[in-house]
Amino acid sequence: MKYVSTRGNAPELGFCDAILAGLANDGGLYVPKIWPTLSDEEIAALSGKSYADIAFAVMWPYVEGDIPKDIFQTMINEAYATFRHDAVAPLVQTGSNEFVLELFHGPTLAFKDVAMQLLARVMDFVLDQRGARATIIGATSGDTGGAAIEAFRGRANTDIFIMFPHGKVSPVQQRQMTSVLDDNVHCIALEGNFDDCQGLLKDMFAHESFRDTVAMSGVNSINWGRIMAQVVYYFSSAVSLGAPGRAISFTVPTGNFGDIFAGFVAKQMGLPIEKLVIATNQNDILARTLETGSYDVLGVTPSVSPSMDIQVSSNFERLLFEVHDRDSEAVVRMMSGLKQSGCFSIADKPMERLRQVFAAERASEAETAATIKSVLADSGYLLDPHSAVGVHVARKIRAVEKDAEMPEAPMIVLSTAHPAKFPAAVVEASGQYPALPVWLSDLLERDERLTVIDNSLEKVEAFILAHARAASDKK
Ligand SMILES: Cc1ncc(COP(=O)(O)O)c(C=O)c1O
Ligand SMILES: N[C@@H](CCOP(=O)(O)O)C(=O)O
Repeated sequence: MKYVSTRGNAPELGFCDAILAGLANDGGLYVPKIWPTLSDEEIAALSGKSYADIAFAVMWPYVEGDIPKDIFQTMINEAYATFRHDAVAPLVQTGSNEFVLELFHGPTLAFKDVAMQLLARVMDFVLDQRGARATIIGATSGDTGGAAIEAFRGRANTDIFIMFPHGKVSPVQQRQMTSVLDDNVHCIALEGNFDDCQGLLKDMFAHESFRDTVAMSGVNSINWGRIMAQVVYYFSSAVSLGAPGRAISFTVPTGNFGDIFAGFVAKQMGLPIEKLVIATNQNDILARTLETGSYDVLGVTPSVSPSMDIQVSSNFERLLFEVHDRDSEAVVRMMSGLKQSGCFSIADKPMERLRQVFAAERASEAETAATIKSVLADSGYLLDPHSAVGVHVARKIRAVEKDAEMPEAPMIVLSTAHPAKFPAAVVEASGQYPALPVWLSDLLERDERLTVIDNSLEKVEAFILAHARAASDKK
């Protein structure tokens, strides 16, 4: 498989190079040159298979030719052996035709582990083969950072630097990053918000001499490897509810648009998905865009679902590329508008395509809390605030569909984090304290290491240059 940039001005790469690059050097995001498809028979044959086997069947077309088959299968087996549930991503019923897909059974209790555990193994393999070292730089609103650090800690070929917004992640999220004291791990508490962290990350990718000196790579969902691994659970869950024989809808708590874009990929690959519902918190740029056709960045308001406190959703660019028939010039125009004036408009035709597949709604802070409370009361099930945003939105959308007498597909809500990651919000909403699992119970007492840095490209780059082994190799 070859990979092309959404901005059309970067070299086509094979799988391993696209993974190591992270972001394309024209500022675009890599996508496969074509979407591989699975026939109905192939999808039906996934039923009853283990998560690891489904993962192999779904991902192999993207990897074939770049990594030997047996090695890729081993990486998958090892990655999902780190999960503490046999099903890896089990489904739990929370209402009539409503299911929650638990994606938080990995080492850091967030859905990010699903992709990160595999990506770290893929990167290690590629770097080993090339006798090379890389510096991974990431931006996090809380969960990506912890999952990336856990997956890359102690690895000989990589140093990892994670920027998180100082004071704006939950205490559990912060300790999951800052209590990892391996020499190759560096946590930067940035004086800014998540969009500032992600903005600096993109600026570093665009700064050629810095990028080359540190052999920069990225593991945010700008990296195709993240999306690819997240496609798998759309298949595993849909098949267990009767796909391809019946269509399934998904609601996805959305921030950077990576998780829901993986659903779009699953649909492109042939999975019968009725609707993909974007669920946002009060930072509702994506819901507004679906309503108005105008992507308009406003300030970020902190919420009880902090990992979704995002305005610039990096993976939306991948979707724009698709709904504009892969017209990279149109993408470049929209992204320049975004950079210059914080907004761009989407023309009627691509907007219509987008609305055929996606719906969107938001949950206020009060609605999120009320959902945590009512789901606990009705089903005895404790949601984290991000997943509660998803359940609230799913119910809102289904009520509208019911009023319009539309046929009802089973609805799967992606549950993206364990409630114990956000105890303050959960206990306030429900009165029930979500305890951390025993193996993490001392987390908040563990020693921390972090460096607070101003929101300054110069200062962050200087810190990374001083600590990255790839940079000192070149001196
Ligand atoms: C718990 C949680 N839910 C939802 C999201 C949103 O996912 P995405 O950024 O892929 O849209 C995130 C962060 O990305 C998260 O950490
Ligand atoms: N919510 C995310 C933000 C970064 O998203 P990513 O999927 O692009 O890595 C987080 O938890 O950091």
